[in-house]
This record gives sequence, structure tokens and C-alpha cells, in this order.
Amino acid sequence: MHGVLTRMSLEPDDRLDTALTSWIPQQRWFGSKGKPVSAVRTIMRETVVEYEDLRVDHLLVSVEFDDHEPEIYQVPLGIRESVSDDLLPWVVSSDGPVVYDGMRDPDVISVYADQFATGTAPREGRRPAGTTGDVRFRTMDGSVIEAGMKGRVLGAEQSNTSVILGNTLLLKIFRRVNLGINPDVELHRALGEANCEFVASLRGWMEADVDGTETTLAMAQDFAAGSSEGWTTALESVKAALDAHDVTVSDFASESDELGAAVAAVHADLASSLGKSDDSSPAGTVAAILNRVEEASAVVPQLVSFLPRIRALIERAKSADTFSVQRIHGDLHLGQVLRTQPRWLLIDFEGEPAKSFDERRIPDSPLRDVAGMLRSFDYAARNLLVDSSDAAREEVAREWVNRNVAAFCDGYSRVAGVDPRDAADLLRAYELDKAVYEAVYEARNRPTWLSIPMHAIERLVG
Ligand SMILES: Nc1ncnc2c1ncn2[C@@H]1O[C@H](COP(=O)(O)OP(=O)(O)O)[C@@H](O)[C@H]1O
Ligand SMILES: O=P(O)(O)O[C@H]1O[C@H](CO)[C@@H](O[C@H]2O[C@H](CO)[C@@H](O)[C@H](O)[C@H]2O)[C@H](O)[C@H]1O
Repeated sequence: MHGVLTRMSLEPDDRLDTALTSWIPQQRWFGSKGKPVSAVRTIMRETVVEYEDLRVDHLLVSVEFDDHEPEIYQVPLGIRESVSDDLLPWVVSSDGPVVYDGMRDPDVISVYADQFATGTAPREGRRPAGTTGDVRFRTMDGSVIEAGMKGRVLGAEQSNTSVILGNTLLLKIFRRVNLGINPDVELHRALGEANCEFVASLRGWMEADVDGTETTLAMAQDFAAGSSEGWTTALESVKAALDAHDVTVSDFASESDELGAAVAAVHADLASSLGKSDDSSPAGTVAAILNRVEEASAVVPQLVSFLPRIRALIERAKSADTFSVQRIHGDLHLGQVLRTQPRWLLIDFEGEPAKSFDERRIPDSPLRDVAGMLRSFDYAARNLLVDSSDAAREEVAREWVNRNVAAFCDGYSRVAGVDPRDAADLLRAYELDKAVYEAVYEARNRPTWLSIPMHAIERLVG
């Protein structure tokens, strides 16, 4: 263990809770978009440091709703008398001292970096406040995290907030906090034990006991400097193909083949570290998929007319052969893979944000991850066409998808020894499940992209 945060006396702060009630729902990482928040209640508040012009408070808040269970979110806050213009977009409240999203301030990021590296010892000129708190910083055996690293928040915000420290580490603060060990830490640790070369090494994590349960708050792993996101490189290839009306001009197929091989290797390592069972029956899996589809129809009414055909597809998948289940990635898509010079890396093993940790730990078929990637090839090709109805471009997009799906499955089969296309009905059921999940995601977050999964659902149900 390398350090503890210090705790300030926990004065109730109703005004801050009120400000957070309107601020949190506007954040990209807020998972329950569209559901009205009734209140925000601070459940843990620890002052990390307090010195002349900056105080850093680490907050866990319970976001409450009228019609469903509360959700816990993590909000590292910077507090200053006044802030520079670049921090203005991140202000939570300026009623008194200015309270803002600390992850946008390099000084606040340095405070966290130092807590990771140096434990309780404050840097010169910084005065820790209060008594010892509950947040703990852990490092993997043999990993050294140096003090004094500077950091910056990584580009676009996603489900969580990631910061690059010293160009060597990536520190990800989980925004939605579920009680327990985050699967991202759990699976990275298991893959490290299996010496898997297709993930970045886990170096450390931050945790606290929340409601008496050891709970992951953040994780630090090697930063793959100079890597490119699979989504970005795939889009470049699609764009070149569409412009030239030729899928071979900027060929992505060899990348897709290597990616398939990398995903199969990660699946093999997860199975060797955490086990696998070979005779799962499809009945439970497909029943769960149908259940999700029916729930999703309440959020996306356009799904209702597809329900009879969806039920027929699910019925066919029920009679599929038994299949293997094991721990998998759970939310695999082109935004979850990084191309480094020698190889692809898989990132973000958190699983599907909408599921509880217990649900994410249920062993599942590797076909779910394969289906996630197949859906992502379709996304890459189609998102450039959402506003057009040009048949020739649509044809090129379709060819691009077919070519890359085939290459991915070829690469996967070569390493896994089984071809995912041989389990066609189950694979289709998993693709449908993902497309329905995406329809809900797009309806809530990017309604102009809803047509992408809706087209796929239409195609999948035939
Ligand atoms: N180890 C890494 N090295 C370099 N960049 C990374 C690494 N891990 C993640 N990233 C970048 O950070 C972004 C967010 O990471 P991710 O784990 O997917 O977070 P989130 O849970 O917020 O989706 C990724 O899209 C990728 O660009
Ligand atoms: O933020 P996460 O990585 O946890 O994933 C969520 O957001 C993704 C979008 O950022 C969403 O992915 C969908 O859009 C991607 C393109 O932006 C595409 O590559 C994926 O195939 C598609 O599913 C993901 O579903 C959601 O969980």
C-alpha cells in the first residue's frame, strides 16, 4: 500500500449537493441520461490536500431518482477562490469559493498522481488536512510509480475520466461506482498473471470501503504512447473506400485479421486464468436476450414492430448446440482496441456499464465479444452514411463490412481453433442483443445515430 487520503471533518454541504443535482446529469459519464434526478447526497467526502489557493475534495455521491435505485458517482473536486478561464466550463458551483471538476485541472491531477506514488508524505508547501481517511492507493507488486508526474486529461470524455501521467501511465477514475472489485482491475490482473501481451499492464488502483465493501475507485496501467484507436483507423479506411468507391484502396482486412487473432488470444488467457465450462445450454442465454429486447422496447418504441421476428430468431438460437462459457471482455468494440506498432491491445474490461458487477461476472460465450466487434465494423461503415441515401456508397460500405467481418473471423479461428461463424444462430442472437443495447444507448445519447443499430436489427431479423 502506498498512501491514504486525509479526511476533513464531514460538514453537511446541502448547497453543493444541490449544485451537483443539476451538474451531474449533464456530464458525458452520467449513465442514466433521460431519467430525472430527484436529489444528490454526498456519502463520502475526503479532503485530499488543502493548501493556500487550492483544496481538493474527493467525493462519492448517491444520485437519487424517483423511480429507480440510486447510483453512486465519483467526483474529484477542485476548490479555489477563483479559477482561470479554461476551467470555467467545468465549474459545478461558484456560490462562494469556486468548486469545479478536479480532473480538468493539472494541479489537481498532480495531487492524485503524488498520492499514488508517495503515500501520505505531502509535497513541500502542501498541507494535508484533517485525519486519515478511507481511500487507499495500491500498486502491483514490482511496479514503481514515481512521484512528481504531471498529468493531463485524455481528449474526449467517455464513460469514465482518464488522465495521462508523465506519458507513461494512464489513470482512469471510474465515474459510476459499483460496490466491489471493478472487472477492469480483476481481468487486467488475471491477464497479467497469464502474461497476456494483448493488454496494457496493470500498475495500481485506488480503492475504498463503501458500505463495508472493498470497492475499486480508479486504476492505473501502462500508457501505450503513440497508439491509435481501432475506431479511428477503421474510420479512415472506410472514408478512403467510400471516396474511391473501392474497398481495396485502404485495406483494413489484415488489421481485422490480426485483431481477430488478438481477441482469441485474450479469450484463451482469460480461460486459462479464470476457468471455462464447456457445456452451457443456450436456453438461459437466449431467454435473457429476449428479456432485454422486451425491456428495450419500452425505451425505443421503434423496436416494437420487430418483436415477432426477434422472437423467431431467438427461438432458433435456443436449439443451438451447447457452448463454452468463461469470463470475457463484455463490451468489445473498435473503441476498445488500440493499435500499437507491434500488436493490437484490448482495453477497458469493465463490461457493459448498464449491468451490475454480479451480472458482468457471470461466465458468457466468447461469441458475445465477437458479435461486439462485428457490430462495430457495421458502425464504422454506416456512421458516415447516416445522412445520405446514396446506393453506390451503401454498397461500398456493405462490402467493407463483409470483408472485415470475414478477416476478423479468419484471424479469430486461426488462434481459437473454432470458427465463430459455425455457431451462426447463436452469433446472430448475440449480434441482435448488442444492436438492441446500442439502440437504447443511441436513443439516450446520440439520437441521430439511432438508425445505425435499427438498420442492423432489420437486417438480422431478415
Ligand atoms: N493503456 C492505454 N494506453 C493508451 N491509451 C489508452 C489506454 N487505455 C485507454 N486509452 C485511451 O483512453 C480512452 C478511454 O479508455 P477506456 O478504458 O475505454 O475508458 P472508458 O471506460 O471511459 O470508456 C480510450 O478510448 C483510449 O483512447
Ligand atoms: O463508453 P464505452 O466504451 O463504455 O461504450 C459505450 O459507448 C460507446 C460509444 O462511445 C458505444 O459504442 C457504440 O458506438 C461505437 C462508435 O462510437 C461503436 O464502435 C460501437 O460498436 C457501438 O456499440 C458502446 O456500445 C457503449 O457501451
